[in-house]
Amino acid sequence: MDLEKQLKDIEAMGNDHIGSSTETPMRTDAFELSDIEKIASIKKDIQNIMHTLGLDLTDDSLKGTPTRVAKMFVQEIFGGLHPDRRPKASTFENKYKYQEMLVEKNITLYSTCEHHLLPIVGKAHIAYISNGSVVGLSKMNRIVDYYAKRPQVQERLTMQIVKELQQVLNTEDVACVIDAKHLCVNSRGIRDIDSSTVTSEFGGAFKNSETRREFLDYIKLDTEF
Ligand SMILES: Nc1nc2c(ncn2[C@@H]2O[C@H](COP(=O)(O)OP(=O)(O)OP(=O)(O)O)[C@@H](O)[C@H]2O)c(=O)[nH]1
Ligand SMILES: [Zn+2]
Repeated sequence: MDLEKQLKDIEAMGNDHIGSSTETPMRTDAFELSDIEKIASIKKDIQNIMHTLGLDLTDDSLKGTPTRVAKMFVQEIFGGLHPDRRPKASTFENKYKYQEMLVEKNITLYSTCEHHLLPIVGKAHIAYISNGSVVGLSKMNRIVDYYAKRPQVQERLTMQIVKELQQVLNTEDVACVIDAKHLCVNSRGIRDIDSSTVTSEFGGAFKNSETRREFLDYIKLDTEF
C-alpha cells in the first residue's frame, strides 16, 4: 500500500464523529476523563511521538516537554473545549437607550488550526445592536478567547462567536469578522507568509447592506498582526 493511501486510512479511522453544524465535533464521552487523567494520557502520546522521532527523552532540555505539552493542550490552547470554561457573560439593561451599533474591534485572537494543529493568529471584530440589554465590553474578548481555544476552522469559529453573542444578548443583530494568519499556510505547505484569511458572519440587521457597510467602515481591514 502506498504511503498516501495508508495516511488516508488512518485519517478515516478518526472521522466517525464529524458533523456539519457550527458545533465543534465532540464525542459524547468527551468529559469522562478528568483534566488530570487527560494530561497523563497525552503526556504518554507526546513521549511516543518524540521517541519515534528518535529524540533522547533523558536530555535535560527535552525531558519536561511531554508534560509541558500535555498541560498546554488541556489547560491552555484547547481549554475552550470544556463547557465549564464558558465565560459568564451577564447582561445589563441598556439604560442609556443607546440605539446605534457597538463595535469591539481588534480583539487579539490566538487559535489552533484543526487540520495541522498549528497556530492561527489574528484579530476579531464584533458588532451588535442592542435589543434592550448590553454586555460588558471585555465579555466579547472573553467569548472570542473561549471559542478560539479549540482546534478550529476559521469559518466555524466566526459562526460560534456570533451564535454565542446572539444568545447572550437575545438578538439576531450581531456580526463578526475575523482576519487571521494560519501558520499551516504561512510556515509550511505553500509557505505564503503574507496571506491572511478573512471570514465573516452577519446576523439580523447586519444582513442589510447599509448596516453591514457601517460596521466594515469602522473596522477598516488594515489589520496588522
Ligand atoms: N476552510 C478552511 N481550511 C483551512 C483552515 N485552516 C487550514 N485549512 C486548510 O485545510 C487544508 C487541509 O487539507 P489538506 O489539503 O489535506 O492539507 P495538506 O495536504 O497539508 O495541504 P497543504 O497545506 O496545501 O500542503 C489545507 O489546504 C489548509 O490550508 C480553515 O480555518 N478553514
Ligand atoms: Zn492547518
